Amino acid sequence: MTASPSAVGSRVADDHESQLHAAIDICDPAPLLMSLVHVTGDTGLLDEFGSRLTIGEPGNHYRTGTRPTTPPGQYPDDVVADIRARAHELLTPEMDDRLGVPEPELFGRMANVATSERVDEEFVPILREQAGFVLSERRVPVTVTPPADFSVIVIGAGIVGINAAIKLQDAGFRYQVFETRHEIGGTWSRNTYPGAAVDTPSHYYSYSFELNPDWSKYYPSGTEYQKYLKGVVDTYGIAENISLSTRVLSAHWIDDEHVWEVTVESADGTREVHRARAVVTALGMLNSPNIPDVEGMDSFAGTVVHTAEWDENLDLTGKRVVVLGTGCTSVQVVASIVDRVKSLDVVVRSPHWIVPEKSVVNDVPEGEKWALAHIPRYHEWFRLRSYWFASDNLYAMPRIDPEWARTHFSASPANEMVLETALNHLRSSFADRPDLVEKLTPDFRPYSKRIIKDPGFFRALAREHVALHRASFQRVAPDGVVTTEGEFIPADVIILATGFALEFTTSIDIAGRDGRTLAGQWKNGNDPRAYLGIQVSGFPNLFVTAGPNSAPNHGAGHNILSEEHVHYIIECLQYLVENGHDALDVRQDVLDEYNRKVDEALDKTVWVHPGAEINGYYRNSEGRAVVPCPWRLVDYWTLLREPNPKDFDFIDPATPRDERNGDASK
Ligand SMILES: Cc1cc2nc3c(=O)[nH]c(=O)nc-3n(C[C@H](O)[C@H](O)[C@H](O)COP(=O)(O)OP(=O)(O)OC[C@H]3O[C@@H](n4cnc5c(N)ncnc54)[C@H](O)[C@@H]3O)c2cc1C
Repeated sequence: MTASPSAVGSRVADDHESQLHAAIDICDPAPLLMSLVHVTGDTGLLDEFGSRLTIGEPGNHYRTGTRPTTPPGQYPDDVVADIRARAHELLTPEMDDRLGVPEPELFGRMANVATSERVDEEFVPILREQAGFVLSERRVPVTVTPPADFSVIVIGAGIVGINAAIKLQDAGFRYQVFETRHEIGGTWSRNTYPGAAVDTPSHYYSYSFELNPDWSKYYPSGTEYQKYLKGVVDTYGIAENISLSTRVLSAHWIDDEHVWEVTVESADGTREVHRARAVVTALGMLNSPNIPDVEGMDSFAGTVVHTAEWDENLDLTGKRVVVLGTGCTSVQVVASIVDRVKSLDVVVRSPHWIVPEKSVVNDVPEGEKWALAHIPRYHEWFRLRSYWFASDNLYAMPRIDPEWARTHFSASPANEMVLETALNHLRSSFADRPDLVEKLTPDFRPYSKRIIKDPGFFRALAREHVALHRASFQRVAPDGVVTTEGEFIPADVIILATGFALEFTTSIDIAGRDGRTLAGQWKNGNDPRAYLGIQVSGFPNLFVTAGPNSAPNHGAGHNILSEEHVHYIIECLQYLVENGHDALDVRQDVLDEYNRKVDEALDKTVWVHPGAEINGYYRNSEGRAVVPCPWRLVDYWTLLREPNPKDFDFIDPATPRDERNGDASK
């Protein structure tokens, strides 16, 4: 028997009602309180509940090194109970957002209560955007539609390239994306090793303009992340502007025509030359797997695989596996494969600091997902908190307090807190294994290398069939590995979790004005320098995303870089079309002065001090930190709101634009 439509309707309503109340019982009380304000429009709730909270100084405990008794932003139990009771009373399945996007002043007040910390006015614009309340605000006046001959080529279809495509499309620019792989996703298409997962919470590490309430975990798998990116490409209908399996070989600036000539090669070897007014490189910096040159590797009778080139048919069940490497990837692989292998030997030259983080492996409860999807503005406030507690509050972490550092191993009180947390995790995980504690204790300050959140690595190392070797590979034999400590480890499979060789765009032959090459300018990528991490003198209309000194290494994630870089590029391009210029070229003195300030600011961080590996993730062969951005996130974001015309030389058309016929795109 089938139910009548009205019976089905009332069952759906009942389900909705019960899901709402189940969600209220478990969801995060702070965003829930904000949703109550949105749904009722009653800002008096802020005073009522705010007066029962202690609104702290942001990041104060990190600066002073005083460990908080409760996690930052956690409400007292009685306040939580009252918020839930009020939500049960006030929220209904038909709830709506009466308040809309709060004006800056109200937004600031709400943010204070939502975080239980003082959120200064300067943070309000970035929070409104990054939490997903508003789209990034166009600053350069938009009165001119980009002309047809002003086209843009984007190289790479990872997080940044996809973002660039969406925003170029929105702004009305003609564009084409070239991606060398057979699919979009970049990092998340390439890294499919067991355990590959995001290590920035994804309710934040995702586009602010495309929130996803369905993440299955707070730190989802790479596969789930890749699915999200594919969904975004579909939602924005940009797939037809992305040429897959097409590698960009070169980009040359044609000085008398003010265009870039870009040579691409398809998988079948066919080459084409395209022309565009501007080029955006969206290559990330982690494309070249770092394969160590070890004697005898070719003689190995088993399988050698790098994590970035994983073979999905490789079955590790019952195998003797050796993992080389110690970073985030190694930790994820080891935790993921430990149950299925016969033996697991982890060879670690220099262990990282590893901190516990329960939610790394936790599923997002159904009630939380429901709240994210259905309770008005819950998601935005949830995201705001996710960003807030992992962004500029952590600015002190890698910074050296000279007085403190004179008498301590750590760099500052904040740095000491990470050290203590990591040491406690290490010692409590191996209370009866002093050998492991010793081998796993790093000899550099926290933050000199990336801090790792433990997905079960320490638990895996304590298993009987697992051994840790503080060593490296001396040579590989047909049936195993000899370590630098002279130990022989029999093996069927060698997993190289050895990361990537840092690469700043120099894999492509890029030539600017007067034939100067980017590789030459940047000493083959070893010493890259760019204005705002994006523009290089002599390379007009070339925008290098995720360029030198732009990575948010003290907090947040690559997504903020993606959005602020793309925003800035669109503003630059719009400035050109508004003012009838063909191109802009950053002045050398401006670039030099910017980099002087970058180096000065970085000199006060652990990234350029002994301990941060030379030629590693942070430092080049001369010891200069080339990856991290030295500024607070809010300052860098603010710098990237719009171009300052004084910073550039402009290149004007020989013939006024309206007299030109032409399509410069091909
Ligand atoms: C295992 C792993 C985990 C990570 N986890 C996090 C995390 O949790 N949080 C975080 O913030 N960051 C993380 N990162 C860093 C990550 O790389 C960035 O977050 C982000 O995905 C980079 O995006 P992108 O678009 O800049 O570059 P990518 O994703 O690297 O995309 C670049 C694209 O350019 C393409 N390409 C390269 N050369 C050419 C060419 N010549 N022609 C055409 N196409 C080309 C590549 O094929 C690739 O698809 C992680 C990195 C790795 C390796």
